[in-house]
Formats: sequence, C-alpha cells, structure tokens
Amino acid sequence: MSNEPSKPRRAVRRQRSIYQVHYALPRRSTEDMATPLLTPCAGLALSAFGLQVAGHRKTEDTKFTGLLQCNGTVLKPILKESQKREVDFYTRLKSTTNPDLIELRSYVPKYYGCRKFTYKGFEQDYIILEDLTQRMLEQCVMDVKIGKRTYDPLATEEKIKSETSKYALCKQQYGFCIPGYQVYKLATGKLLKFGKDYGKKLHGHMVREAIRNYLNGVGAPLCRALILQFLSELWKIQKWARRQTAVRLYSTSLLLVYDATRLRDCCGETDDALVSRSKCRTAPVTRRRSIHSLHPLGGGSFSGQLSPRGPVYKKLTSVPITPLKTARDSFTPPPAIKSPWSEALDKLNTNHSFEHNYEDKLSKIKMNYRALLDELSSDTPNPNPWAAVKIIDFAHAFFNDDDDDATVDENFKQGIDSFVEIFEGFLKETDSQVA
Ligand SMILES: Nc1ncnc2c1ncn2[C@@H]1O[C@H](COP(=O)(O)OP(=O)(O)OP(=O)(O)O)[C@@H](O)[C@H]1O
Ligand SMILES: O=P(O)(O)O[C@@H]1[C@H](O)[C@H](O)[C@@H](OP(=O)(O)O)[C@H](OP(=O)(O)O)[C@H]1O
Repeated sequence: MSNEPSKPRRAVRRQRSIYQVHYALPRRSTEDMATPLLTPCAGLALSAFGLQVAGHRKTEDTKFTGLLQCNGTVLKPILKESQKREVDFYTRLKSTTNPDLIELRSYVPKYYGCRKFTYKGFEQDYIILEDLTQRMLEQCVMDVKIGKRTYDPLATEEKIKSETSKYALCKQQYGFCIPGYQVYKLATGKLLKFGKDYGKKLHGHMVREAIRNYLNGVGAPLCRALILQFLSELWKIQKWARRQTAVRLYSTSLLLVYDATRLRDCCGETDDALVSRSKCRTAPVTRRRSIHSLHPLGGGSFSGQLSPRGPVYKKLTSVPITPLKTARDSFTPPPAIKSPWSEALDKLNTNHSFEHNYEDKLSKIKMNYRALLDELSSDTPNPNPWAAVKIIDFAHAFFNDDDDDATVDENFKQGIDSFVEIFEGFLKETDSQVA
C-alpha cells in the first residue's frame, strides 16, 4: 500500500457524440421508462414535427396542431377524451408490477410525462415521448395500424361504422392496415411520402409491395441486415402478444423507423459498383456479448433457419475443458476476428471515388465514421441500432383488471402474426446473401 496522499481523481471526459454535436441531442439512456424531465423543453423552441406519417393533424381552427418536436422528444396534443386514456396508459405502465406490462414498457417509446405548452398562441396539454427518429439522418418511417377491429368496446354505433368501412379489405386480409409511410430511396436520395388516401387503396399483393418499397427493396434486393434488425424486435413483440392477457390494444400502431443513410452504408450502391449485399452485417452490431445478448430472443443468436413454429435459435453448448498441455500442442492461431472494430477499419481502408461532389461525399463519410465510432465507444450493448419498431398510440388501450377473465388479445396477436409472416417471407428471400 502506498503512503502517498491520493491525488484527486480527474473525471474522465467523454467526447461528445456526433449527435450531440450536430443535433444538440441528449445522450441515450438505457432505461425503458425515463424519469420525467423536470423542465422538458425549457427555454427551447417548439416546432411542428415534420416526420409524422399518419394520425391527427392540424385543423382549420389551428387548435389541433399535430405532433410537435423539441429536444429529442415528440409532443402529442391531448384534446379528445380517448387521448386522455393514452396518458393514463403511460402513467400506469410506468408504475406497474405486472410482468407482462413491465415487458410492454420496452416495446413503447420512453414516456417523459405530460405538460402544458403554448404553441402559436394556444395552450394545451401534451404527452412527451421519445422521438424514435432522433439521431437518424434520412428517416424512413412506416405506421402500421394493428387489428382487424380498430374500435374499442366504448365505441358508438357511428364510430364502429366509420372504423369498419376504412381500410376494410386490407384489415380483413391481413389483420392490419398502413395509414402512411415515408422512405428515402437509396438510389436517388429522394424522399417519397405515402398518406392515408394511398393506404386506404392497399389490399392483396399491394400490401406486401408497399412494405417492400418502404424497405428499399423495389428494383434492388432486400437488405438482410435490415430485415433481421426489424425481425429481432418483431419476434419479441410477437412472443409477448401470444402470451399476454394484461391489456387489450385496439387501434395501436407499430411504428417502424430506419435510417436510409445507414442502409446505404450497409447495403447500398456506390458510384462505381453495387456493393455485394453478402458483405452486409447480418446482425445488429453488438460490441460486447453480455448474458443478455445470449438470450435466444436477441437477433444475434438467430440461426438463419425458420421452422413452421417460428425462428430457430442457435443452441448454446458449453465449451469442453481441454488439458493445458494438449491444448498448447494443438494450438493454431485463431482466424481473424470479425468485430465491429475490424469492420470499421475495413471501411476506413476503403478507397473512395473523389470525383463529383466530393466535398458533400466526404462530409457524409465523416459523419458515418463518427457515428460508427460513437456506436463502438458507447456503453450499451447495442447503443445505436439504425432500425427499430415500437408500439404507439394507446388511445384505445384497455387494461384487464379481472384476472379470472383474462384471455389473449386475439385481434392484436393476429395482426402481429400476419405482419411478422411477411417479414419472414422477406428474410427467406435474402437467404442467398449468406449462402
Ligand atoms: N414516439 C414517436 N417518435 C416518432 N414519431 C412518432 C412518435 N409517435 C408518433 N409519431 C408519428 O406521429 C404519427 C401519429 O402518431 P399517433 O398514432 O400516436 O397519433 P394519433 O393522432 O393518435 O393517430 P390516430 O389518428 O391514428 O389515432 C405516427 O404515424 C408517427 O409518424
Ligand atoms: O385513417 P383516418 O381516415 O384518418 O381515420 C382516423 C383513424 O382511424 C384514427 O385512429 C381515429 O382517431 P381515434 O383513434 O382517436 O378514434 C380517427 O377518428 P376521429 O375522426 O374520430 O378522430 C379516424 O378519423
């Protein structure tokens, strides 16, 4: 032991991430339900949320503003009685001890409470939620409303009639409908938007094609890494939906988001040649394998095989203990480890064409490298996935407080099963990328 007086330790200063530098966003927290911000958006300007692909929008009297955004959060206005139910839903989810509801927390955006804000002269209450598109540069967003039935048990005859007549064919055929989506096309960088009028015309094979278009898989092969990122989340939600009896979710949506910039980096086209999609990372980046990442639900342990009963995961076998001498004699250097670090280095070693618009290209490349380094130096196992699915819109969620009467929410479950089946079909299409 040293007698030297211990020097005061200097706090390690972490480099601010690209997202903090460019977008002034807060660091990601690992908690599923965040503690309410004391003064959310205090002193920061509110603005209309430009990435809303469906849902209620601005009305004539400007009282209803649509969603707003502020500091990495979205603000959802609460005007109708049913929207107050959504506040109750998030409030209850936050303090629940029911295991099914605790699990549900990880499938919904983080909730930061509810507060009054004044926007364009109108004061009203807003629900404050994590913006699922934050940190994305080219945000591709799809809203998928789940369920053949989209009205709740308190609906009036009129409401039942109007809900039954909307997206009727699509809901009958698939158990879900698509009220809107937007996609940045990889080849052109152009943003395409599809609203509810388009969504209401979808049925039959058009539904699958709309999802394929959203995934940038029209005119180019689907990207297996992207499908797997979505499926690893969807399978968890599906497993939960097949079991849970705690809540009935009428008219909720799956919100799918991914960053086309990262898709381009992974599976996109270069100026010179089409990058082989087999080079694509087939699983979400995981820096460290924790006990949690070994859990069979993690995308990383998916074997690539699908059985009629769902995904087949790799079996985890224990390593046999070899006597030291034998082990030393038979030692051969291990093959090069394919890690996120080596992939980052591979990328840094790539030659880029410096023709055309190279300043723009260079700045994008720099941003990508910074984002990649950010990801590699973060403390969480999968800190910056570039695709995510969450369940949103709980204006028609009903808790089942009577345990004896509890049954599975078939309406929600069937919609999820059907959506997952489409993604499993897409995954099979990409099998050749790992053959
Ligand atoms: N947490 C979020 N992060 C990013 N975008 C979001 C988030 N929540 C909602 N949105 C965007 O806003 C849209 C509408 O959201 P939501 O369904 O909650 O609103 P709504 O007005 O209740 O919809 P509806 O009219 O279907 O009842 C979504 O389609 C999505 O584009
Ligand atoms: O897709 P569309 O044609 O926009 O249809 C709307 C959609 O079904 C909303 O979920 C619903 O709001 P709620 O979920 O709050 O019922 C809204 O009802 P509303 O017209 O009564 O607001 C509908 O108009």
